[in-house]
Amino acid sequence: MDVVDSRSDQDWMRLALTLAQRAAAAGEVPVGALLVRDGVIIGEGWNRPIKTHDASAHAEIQALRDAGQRVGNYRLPGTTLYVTLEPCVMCAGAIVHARVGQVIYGAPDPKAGACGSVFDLLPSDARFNHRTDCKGGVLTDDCAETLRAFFRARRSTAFKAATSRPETSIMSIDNVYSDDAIRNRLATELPRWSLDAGCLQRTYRTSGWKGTLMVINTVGHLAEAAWHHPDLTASYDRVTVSLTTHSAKGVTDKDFELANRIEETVMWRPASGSALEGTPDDVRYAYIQYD
Ligand SMILES: C[C@H](O)[C@H](O)[C@H]1CNC2=NC(N)=NC(=O)C2=N1
Ligand SMILES: [Zn+2]
Repeated sequence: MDVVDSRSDQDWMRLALTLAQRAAAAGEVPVGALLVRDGVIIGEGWNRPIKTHDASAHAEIQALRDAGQRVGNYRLPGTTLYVTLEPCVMCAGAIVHARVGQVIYGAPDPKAGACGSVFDLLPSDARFNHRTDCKGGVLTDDCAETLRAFFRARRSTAFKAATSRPETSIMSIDNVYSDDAIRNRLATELPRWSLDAGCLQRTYRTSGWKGTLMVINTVGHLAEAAWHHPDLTASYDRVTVSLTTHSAKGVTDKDFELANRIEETVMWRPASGSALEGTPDDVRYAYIQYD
């Protein structure tokens, strides 16, 4: 790879990160995107679903819309879309429809990524009427840290809000979330977890006892390292994780933080372009059901 090209990819991704900061400043999940053609920015966008009350207002969609208006055409051939987080299936579809030439993203999205983390829509295959190439791994750490910092700040803001309320005992070192607050956070942070019997709950499906034991041991290690222990219910091909903070008699930041760590770890697979191959797609080796 020509050093100049990769340096320019990093320069463009840095600009996309400044757009992600605009999302964060507005209280939105910080994702930024920009569309470049012949070294010129023709479209910019940042994630704005909350502000616009529009679930489709992802950074990539905003950048495509901006470019379409600027060039007066929805088709955007010969362009490169730089985005700080792996596009989702919705954006992948729009990207192909817009005839974008290439997508370059920063951090993989283990929950919804459509470039190999969860779905394989990009690079687009022959069934699509347009070929969009795709690669990740440009300023990955900066892009991932931007997201982590946002969620950390949001957690501590929720914590300060809770502990500043008079009814919160000064002795309670854990902010106990209401059921509504729990459901709101799960919707954006942990869509495959639920609130059940006062606990954050998630069931991991496996392909049998070996996978079940691997998940149990993985969760066990994280719990011991965190010094916060979930209840585990296991059967042959599934493990249910239940998290609550007994000392606080409810769900606290401890539960959300450990649930995020468990989800990232158990569902982790090498992103496309990784040096690591990942579990072969062969029933003989299957052990975790990625959902
Ligand atoms: C509601 C939440 O803010 C949005 O769904 C987030 C989450 N994931 C995202 N992923 C990507 N790739 N782009 C976005 O703009 C985006 N927005
Ligand atoms: Zn999207």
